Amino acid sequence: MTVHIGAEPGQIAETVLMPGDPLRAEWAAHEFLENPVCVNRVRGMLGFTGTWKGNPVTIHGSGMGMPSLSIYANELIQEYGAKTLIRIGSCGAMQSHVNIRDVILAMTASSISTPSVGIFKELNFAPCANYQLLTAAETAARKLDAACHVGGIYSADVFYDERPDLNEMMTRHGILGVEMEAAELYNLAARHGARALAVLTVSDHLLTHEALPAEDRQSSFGDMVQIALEAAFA
Ligand SMILES: O=P(O)(O)O[C@H]1O[C@H](CO)[C@@H](O)[C@H]1O
Ligand SMILES: O=c1cc[nH]c(=O)[nH]1
Repeated sequence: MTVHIGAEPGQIAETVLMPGDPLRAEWAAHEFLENPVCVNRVRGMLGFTGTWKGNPVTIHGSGMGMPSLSIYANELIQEYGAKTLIRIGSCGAMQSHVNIRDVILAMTASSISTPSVGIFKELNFAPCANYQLLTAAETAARKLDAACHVGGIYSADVFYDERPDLNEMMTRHGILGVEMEAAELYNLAARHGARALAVLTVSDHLLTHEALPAEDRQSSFGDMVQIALEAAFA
């Protein structure tokens, strides 16, 4: 047990899928894993371990925002030995050619700041996905015939942004979508020698203002879960 995860040693797999939403973790575990067992309920941040095609997999919520993800990713990597961490998240589209329900594979994650800023100080570290996971995920997406985009995303610190100029700047520089966790996941993976990727589904559109309801964000993003699992074991 750690401060925030109640799993016993050995109950967390080396491969961990991380949605922000703990109820998405529950949905994905029951939809995709064989024999899912709940291994964490501390603070309602649900985690489940089961197998996928015989491979052990944990699906564990990260909560919203980089400070929350940082707590869980640190404990999963440093205390439980997680080696492959794939975020399965929702995001807002920032380009007109990206549509609702499309999948985005985050090659890089720009940010204003991350919880790692105290370590990097004056350095502008470039958080990026693990190349092997990224290419395997793209192959899996093509196999599924999913509408899939590969490129940079923006990991924001706030959902209710009072600075529309920042989003405009990201759009102008070709950033595909905005979410709130990937940059720190990539930082932590780099620091601890783990593999990381963010596979995202577009839940709303910053240019057209279309948006999916909460229930869809919780439990309808099957393609991204399938893509993440295929990539992890490619
Ligand atoms: O759907 P999840 O994975 O939580 O991801 C996105 O949704 C949340 C905001 O609604 C943030 O966590 C953002 O990154
Ligand atoms: O962080 C997020 C997630 C979905 N949509 C957004 O606009 N931002």
